Amino acid sequence: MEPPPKPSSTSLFQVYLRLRPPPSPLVQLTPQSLYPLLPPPERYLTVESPSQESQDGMPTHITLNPPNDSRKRAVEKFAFTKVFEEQAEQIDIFKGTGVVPLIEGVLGEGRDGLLATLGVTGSGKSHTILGSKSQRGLTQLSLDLLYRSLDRLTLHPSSHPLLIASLAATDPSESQILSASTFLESVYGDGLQEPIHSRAPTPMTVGFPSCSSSKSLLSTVPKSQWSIPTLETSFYPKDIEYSTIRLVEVAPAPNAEQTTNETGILPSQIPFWKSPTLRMTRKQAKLRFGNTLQETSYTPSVPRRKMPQRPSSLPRFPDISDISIPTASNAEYAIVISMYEVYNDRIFDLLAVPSNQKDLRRRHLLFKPTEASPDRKVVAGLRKVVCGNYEEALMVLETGLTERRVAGTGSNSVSSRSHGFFCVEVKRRPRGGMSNSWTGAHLTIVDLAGSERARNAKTAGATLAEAGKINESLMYLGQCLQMQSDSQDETKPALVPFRQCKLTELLFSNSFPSSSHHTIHSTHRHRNPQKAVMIVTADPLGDFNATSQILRYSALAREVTVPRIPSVSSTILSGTTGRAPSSQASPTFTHTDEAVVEMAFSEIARLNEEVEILNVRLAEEEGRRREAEENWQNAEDKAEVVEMEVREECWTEMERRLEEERRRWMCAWGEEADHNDEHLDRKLEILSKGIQIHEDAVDRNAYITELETENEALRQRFEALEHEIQSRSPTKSRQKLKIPSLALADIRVAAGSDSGIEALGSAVSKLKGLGLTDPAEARAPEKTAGKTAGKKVRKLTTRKWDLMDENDLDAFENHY
Ligand SMILES: Nc1ncnc2c1ncn2[C@@H]1O[C@H](COP(=O)(O)OP(=O)(O)OP(=O)(O)O)[C@@H](O)[C@H]1O
Repeated sequence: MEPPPKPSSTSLFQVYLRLRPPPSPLVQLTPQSLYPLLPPPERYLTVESPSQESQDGMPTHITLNPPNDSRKRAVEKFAFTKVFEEQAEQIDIFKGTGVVPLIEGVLGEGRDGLLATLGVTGSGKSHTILGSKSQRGLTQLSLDLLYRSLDRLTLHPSSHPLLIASLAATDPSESQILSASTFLESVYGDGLQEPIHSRAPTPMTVGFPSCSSSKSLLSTVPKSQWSIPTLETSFYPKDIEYSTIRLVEVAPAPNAEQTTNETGILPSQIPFWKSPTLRMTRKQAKLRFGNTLQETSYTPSVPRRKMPQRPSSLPRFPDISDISIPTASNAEYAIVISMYEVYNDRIFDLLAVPSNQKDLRRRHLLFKPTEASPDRKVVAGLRKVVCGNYEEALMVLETGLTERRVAGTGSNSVSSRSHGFFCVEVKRRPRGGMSNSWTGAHLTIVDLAGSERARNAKTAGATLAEAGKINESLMYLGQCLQMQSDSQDETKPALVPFRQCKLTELLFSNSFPSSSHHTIHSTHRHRNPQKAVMIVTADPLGDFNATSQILRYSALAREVTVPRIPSVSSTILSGTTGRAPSSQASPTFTHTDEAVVEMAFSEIARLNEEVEILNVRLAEEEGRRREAEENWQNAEDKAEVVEMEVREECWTEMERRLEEERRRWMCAWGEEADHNDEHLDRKLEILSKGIQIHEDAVDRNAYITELETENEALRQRFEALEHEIQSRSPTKSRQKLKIPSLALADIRVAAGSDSGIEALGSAVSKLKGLGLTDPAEARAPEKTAGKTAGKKVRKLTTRKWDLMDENDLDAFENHY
């Protein structure tokens, strides 16, 4: 196979391959360490011996041998600018890849540089770019080299008060520029600083006091609550007093550090910024550390968001003090740092740390040309931090990294779920000048999220959706890289479909400024096309399919050897080219055939990936459907039971009410009947009384009249008798006269009273008993009694009984 093509002016990337060493069984659990009887993993990747032409005697080619399964797949050979084998250290990568020339371009030519890592999840991208606890990554090394090279030419905002304003005046990206001290103060500080309102806040979190202004913190935090193990000052320059504080629980669980997680990685192996233990809510912090967090004595030191605990020490290795880049001494520089992530195809600011609870919502930013930058798209509205020295830049980097999204998957316990962008703008102006004539270039370092197969990563729900977006954006990136590598003709501009997603737009739009921009803004300064280095990471013992897919579209050149038994690719090839594949030989195809096969492979791989994701989604959906059906069934059963219960309850209630009503009605009916009876009785009584009265009234009057008449007759008779007696013996007649007067009085009283008739009867009897005959004698006592009746006495005509004989009169008297 031919050596890899030399990078041309139209090349997007120099592509390096770094192979990841196998995980140490002491550090990471593998299936083999768990199950020793399992066969050792097959190494499907072979590094070819370096060719004569290779630079530095480094290998440039690898061969991918498909595993011995039922499928017959092609053996593929890939070419890269260089291949770094497992034993390569961080410093080898830094020195051996084109990172140093990239920084030279940024400092010298004002050419933008792009450094990115690409690979399957867990293959070591973040390790390469950001390092680990003991080793610095390419980002830290690049920053170190930048600051070392610029040395005293770097302007610090504290010694140049107008620096921020001057940079802000010329910044084209509508960003908010602040000094590192202000930024760090706002994040870790005492809150006395004016709150910084960002246009793109990230979720608010709560954490521990771990601030750069550690002096105040040291004096205020109760030692019983926090321990401050190390003040790592030796690492930092003397003039800047940095102290890092590690806040730990007073009594940590023994060996807590050494407890392996789900994927078998020891926490000590996880870089501090990825450590999940760093994340703690305010509530949890309060529970763990008590109310002292709120004490007024050190309230200002409590940060307003969840912050990572600062590492007790930052790695110092590898040392690059032997490398330096010459810089123009007649210029002065300002280094401006910004960080953002592309998550689900949207851009989010990683330095927009929210200052209060209201800012929990993340707002995404736009990648667009602005008024001040019509020829160049920029991420508008970012927060940018001016860092006067390396330590400040590191602090800002760490702060931004804690905001980045990571999640545990089946493939990597701390897997990046977004594409992270770390931008260093090196601004230059003539030395001593107070003008705003800043020029410069950008160095962008990108830690791409890893492609992953849903089956291996065992992702689900939101993480699976993230994986879908990650894979999609990486597929577009792959297409761009493939188009670029296919078009090696320098005369023809490559048609790179970089506008398909945010990631490729961010990576390539400034490599291919649009023609409209050229014509409309031709007066603008011509920019050198950016220079880019891509480090592809691969695990030779990892997932074959995912790795081969990444290698296919990232390699600078590829050679495919078709196996004897016709494979899918050969079938496609035969269909496309009209040539039947030879079953006897393993031909090496022409460039056109190869391209067709590559495209076919790539498409098949993409479709396979899609099918896999869809299968997982389908399985999830089916699970959800089953669950929903079960829930539905349960709900129906429950509804039935409830319905029965309600029915029974209603029935009982109805019966109770009916009975109650019946009783009430019966009661009312009884009462009504009683009332009616009573009413009837009273009516009858009244009626009977009325009849009696009526009869009485008739009878009594008649009777009284009759009695009066009789009385009159008797009186007359009595007078007659009296008269007769007087004529015989006056003394005796007087005696006799008194008794009839009493009898008459009785008659009158009786006639006036209610008991009337009987009394009258008895009075008449009395009179009869007296044997009165003279009516003249009866009149005298009436007068003596003073009764008005006497006055009304009329002279009655003689009645029949006056003419009666003795017997008839007796009969009359008996009758009454
Ligand atoms: N060259 C290496 N040397 C030692 N350890 C390594 C190396 N590369 C990777 N690792 C280890 O492998 C694990 C996974 O690496 P890392 O997190 O960098 O993968 P990644 O490609 O960034 O994954 P993702 O895309 O999921 O974020 C880490 O524990 C890391 O320390």
